[in-house]
Amino acid sequence: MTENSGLNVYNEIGQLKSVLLHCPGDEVENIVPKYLKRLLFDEIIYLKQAQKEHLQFAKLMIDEGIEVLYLTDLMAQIFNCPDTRKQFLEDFMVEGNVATEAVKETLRDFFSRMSPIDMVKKCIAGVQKSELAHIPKKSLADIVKNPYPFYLDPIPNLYFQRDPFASMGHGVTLNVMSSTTRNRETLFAKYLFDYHPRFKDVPRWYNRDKTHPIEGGDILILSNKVIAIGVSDRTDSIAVEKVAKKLLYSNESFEVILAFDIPKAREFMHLDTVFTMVDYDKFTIYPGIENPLDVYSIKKSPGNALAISFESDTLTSILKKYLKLPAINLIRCGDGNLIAAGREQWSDGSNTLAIQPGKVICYDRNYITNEALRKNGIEVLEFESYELSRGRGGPRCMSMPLNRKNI
Ligand SMILES: NC(=[NH2+])NCCC[C@H](N)C(=O)O
Repeated sequence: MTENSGLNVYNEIGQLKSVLLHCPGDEVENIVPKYLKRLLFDEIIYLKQAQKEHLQFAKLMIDEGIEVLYLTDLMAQIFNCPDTRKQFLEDFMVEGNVATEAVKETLRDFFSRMSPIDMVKKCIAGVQKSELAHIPKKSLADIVKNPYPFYLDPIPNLYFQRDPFASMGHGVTLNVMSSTTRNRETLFAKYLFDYHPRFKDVPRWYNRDKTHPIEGGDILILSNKVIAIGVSDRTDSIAVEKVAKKLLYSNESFEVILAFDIPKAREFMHLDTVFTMVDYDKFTIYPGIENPLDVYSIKKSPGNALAISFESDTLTSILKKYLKLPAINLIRCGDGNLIAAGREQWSDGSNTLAIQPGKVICYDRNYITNEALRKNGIEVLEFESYELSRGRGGPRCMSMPLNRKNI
């Protein structure tokens, strides 16, 4: 175990010490136009270039002394235990809707010939029907013609590591995803937190067996007292309240949850696609969500209850009040130009990853927003963004902080 064992995330901007990533692999080669929308993609991405960009992203962090971990490596370590590996595959097939015992039996045999790392990668990539030789025809479902090309669907959104779980303080939410295509991502997270020795005894603030969705892109740890959670296209208000109750009544330092009610639309799918923190008092924001933006505060109230109030003030005043700051600087995506804002937000111009206060990683394509950040005293590190951006997520969505310096 390293000094970075467990989780420690009490802010958005404190020096990033350890981060979890997934480099896109063969799963994105299993995206075809027919299933594009269901797989939550708008275009097909060129894997080789996407991987090149992802390496650049990881290298920027490694060069800053950040420990970069890969989900596939951690999962392979878990799979070194044959029982866990076996149990994972059973759960994975059930949740992947593998239809018949004959297919299951063939898949068990198929995976049994793989090393742990190859098995992890193959589970993520998906299994085309053409890859399995002969399936014994035992039940009707094995016999009737079915043109669907996969026995196991690909999981192409896994490179957005921000969403299936969320580090909050010393604990984690194991999320319920709002779309079926992303639900098996959280099975990886469950196994990680149930079985990896590095994450032993990490408390849970939400579990994947719940009914209401919440995704990590909606969760922003503004300080060790204040958390913002988007009520969004992906996150339900019921889930926000449940997480709030669990956290506020835990031993953690958090005192208030601010629920941001943002438009329920694909382009603003999570709070972090329209609003991220870049310094103690500076945020990027997509101007399209500012007016009106309803914010509700959730706090403890006597009798084990919650006090929920509408914050009838501007976002600046709300942030000033709760973060106890004399002033707040909202830096507009597209530098305030509506067309530039719309264009760059679509490629995650507001989705910055802070690696220390005032230092962020951004896609190079959002050059107007990046310049606006620099004009406001933020140091911006950039990397290429032709392909990764087509999945509709940026540097923040692609990373899950495991450990940040407290500030
Ligand atoms: N935290 C985020 N903004 N994640 C972006 C996820 C993008 C992904 N294609 C999806 O639709 O789910």
